[in-house]
Amino acid sequence: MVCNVKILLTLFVSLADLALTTILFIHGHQFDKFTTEIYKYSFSNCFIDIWFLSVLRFAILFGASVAVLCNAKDAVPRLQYSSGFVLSFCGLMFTYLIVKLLFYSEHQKDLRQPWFWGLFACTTVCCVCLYLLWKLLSSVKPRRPHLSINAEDGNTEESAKLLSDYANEHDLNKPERGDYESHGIKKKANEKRSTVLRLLSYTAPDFILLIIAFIALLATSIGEIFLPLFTGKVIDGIVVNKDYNEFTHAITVMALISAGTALTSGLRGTLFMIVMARLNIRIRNCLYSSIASQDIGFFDCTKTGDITSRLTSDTTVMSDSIALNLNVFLRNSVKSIGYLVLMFKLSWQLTIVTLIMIPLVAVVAKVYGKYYKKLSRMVQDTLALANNVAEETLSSMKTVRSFAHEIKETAKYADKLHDTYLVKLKEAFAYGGFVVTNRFMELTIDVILLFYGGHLVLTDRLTPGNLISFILYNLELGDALESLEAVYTGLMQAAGAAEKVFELMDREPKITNTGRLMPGNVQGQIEFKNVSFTYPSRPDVCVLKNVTFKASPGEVIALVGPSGGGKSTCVNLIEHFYEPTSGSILLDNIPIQQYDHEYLHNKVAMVGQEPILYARSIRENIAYAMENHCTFDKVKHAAVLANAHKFISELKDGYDTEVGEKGTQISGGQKQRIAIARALIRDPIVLLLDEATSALDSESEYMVQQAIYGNLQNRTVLIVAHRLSTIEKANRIIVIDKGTVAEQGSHLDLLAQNGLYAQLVQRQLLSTNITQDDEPPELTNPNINGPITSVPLNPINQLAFSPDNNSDDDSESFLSSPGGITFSVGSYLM
Ligand SMILES: Nc1ncnc2c1ncn2[C@@H]1O[C@H](COP(=O)(O)OP(=O)(O)OP(=O)(O)O)[C@@H](O)[C@H]1O
Repeated sequence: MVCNVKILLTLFVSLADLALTTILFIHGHQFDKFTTEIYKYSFSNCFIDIWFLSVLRFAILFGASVAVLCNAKDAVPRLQYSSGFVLSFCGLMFTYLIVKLLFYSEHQKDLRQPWFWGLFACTTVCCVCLYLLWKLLSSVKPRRPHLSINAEDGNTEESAKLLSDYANEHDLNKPERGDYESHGIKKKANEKRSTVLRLLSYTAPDFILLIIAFIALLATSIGEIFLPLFTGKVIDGIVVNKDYNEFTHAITVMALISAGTALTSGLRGTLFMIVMARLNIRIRNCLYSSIASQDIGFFDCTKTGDITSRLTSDTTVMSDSIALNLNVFLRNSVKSIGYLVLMFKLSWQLTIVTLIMIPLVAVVAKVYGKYYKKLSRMVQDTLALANNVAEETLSSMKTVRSFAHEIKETAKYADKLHDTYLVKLKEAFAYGGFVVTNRFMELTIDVILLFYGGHLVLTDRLTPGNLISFILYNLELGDALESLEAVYTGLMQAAGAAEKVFELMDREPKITNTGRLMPGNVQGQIEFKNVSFTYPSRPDVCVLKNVTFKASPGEVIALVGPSGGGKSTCVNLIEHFYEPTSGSILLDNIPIQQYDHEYLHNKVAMVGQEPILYARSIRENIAYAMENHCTFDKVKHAAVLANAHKFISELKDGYDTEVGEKGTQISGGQKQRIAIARALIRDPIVLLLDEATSALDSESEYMVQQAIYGNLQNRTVLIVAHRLSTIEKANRIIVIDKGTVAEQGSHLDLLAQNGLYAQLVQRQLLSTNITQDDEPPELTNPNINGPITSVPLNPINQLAFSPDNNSDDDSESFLSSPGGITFSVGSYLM
């Protein structure tokens, strides 16, 4: 039905076009001469060619309609494919019409003939209609065959199958290729438009500033519009009229206009710069707040380089481009309109000649803008990759140096920059091609203008001053249009950067901290109930499988097990960095999601494996996130508890010592103690220590542990550790292996069970003995699966930490057994 309406409309309009052109042609008394005109054709005087053009339009649309009617499925994609040609054809037809009009005006002195302007207007409108109708026909959807499914026939299923088969066979269930293309283009165009509009909406708070800037802009533009006109008047005053008063008057007006526009353009520039700066700050703040609220999974999957690139270069491109281009667009639009009005007033014929070139310029700008946007996005992407490489290397310079990898890292960076260079090279060539085409078009217009303008002056239809004014206007119009083209490209650049920024800004965090619960009293009972979990960055690997355990208030629980088993993951889940895929984590029998974000993190404190310090003083690091309600005494007390006070006091600046970026100016053990103080200062009810003391020497560790255990009565402590001294003190040990709770119980219970825990301990002892004696140990069954009776319990117990039996070796990763055996703690239970 819709298809028929479109075809009928096309046929009707094309017929109307033919009929109207024929009537106007006959009305112009051309009919009498019809036969003779064909033989004695004169371009400037005969309109038979315009009539033939209407026949051609009719033929094109009629042919297309018939093709769509007969076989829409084949015809429609062809129509879509050739719509560019039709547009070019319409442009050519219009150009031909303009040239014809100019030639006719040369021949016919009196142009006040309604039929002539009617024919001119009708042909112009029909040129536009040709393209629109072509697009209309291109949007026709092929019809499906009429297969009825009639339940009464008793063969519904059969008919349905037939329908489905037919649809599959003829690809009717899938959208047509053209559908995809036009849908994609429309979607992109809409997205582009809405991105720019959304970007503009961020300037709303500066509405008043923008209005004042716009008034200043309007005043500047209007003033500048009149300058070429008065230049022409000065020349006419000097050369044609030779009138002293006339040319001094013109010069005075020009000087006043120039002074006024100088002032207003200064005001305009200042205001737009202010709007630009405010917009930039506004966008950065919005983006930063969105990034800061993202879930930890997002940071696992996104490179820091990409985020900083969005936050720095993309936001700058966005705000600078939009403010600058808004300014340029408004200024040049006002100027272009003003120039065109005055140009028409000076000489309509010359103006029409100028206008013929505008569609050409627009097409070139459109093609170039599209390509340039693609390239600028590629440049930004390749730059982000290079930034990632640089950032990764610079943030781990010690590792790079320890592997003597500087040259290779530099080469890698250069490699990435080379990719950027290649894209920039393409950009440069594209720009070059555009400049050549543009200049060529400008030159052509100039030559035609001078030739035709000279002709008008020589035939007394234009004064020399007006010709000069016109040429100046034409140059100014060229500049204004060029700036408008640049606006388009600039806006596309801003839209490209904005799309990426908005994408990040609009990202909804997978975990939202919407909990509001803030009970006055928390006991600190932690419970894992059938918790299963996969990391968002690796959704196909199940890291925890049905993990269930409970930590009662006041209990110290040690999480042990082979590396990669999932111990730190448990800690991360209690911290609500991620949400379990299934099951729940409860604090005092209430899911942790229900607690207020700030409240939860005050009650549950964590010290990580590699604690991060900020480039601030030690005091500020300890008081992190507590600045408003934290006295120096509290900071000191926390430092004493964490066994950090002594070393801090020995530093020249004490608590005001700057720790450097990520705490690089202090040792690993000192860093850990400051991090422990940072956790203890908030007096948490649950303390999570994820290998938090691994970098401490044995004595420091002992003292920190004393502080923790001595001061955290009735507090729950979950400790991930490899050192036996740490593990052994726990009330309960939970062995996590391959994401499941393999065993749990006290140290001795687990040894007695002779399971994984005992095996891990036994394996360690075995390797220790071999290291010491180079002889097989005295074990009845050295096999790791051997009975627990084969492991002498005594030595293990003797390994339990005691400050007295420690060697003086305070290396962070070694312990000494009573027999002087040294073994790696890092691999102790692995
Ligand atoms: N952010 C992450 N994204 C994806 N996978 C991760 C992430 N963090 C850890 N994993 C994976 O999850 C599994 C468990 O890691 P987890 O850090 O919990 O182990 P662990 O028992 O604490 O090990 P270790 O004793 O070596 O610290 C490992 O296979 C690890 O590769």
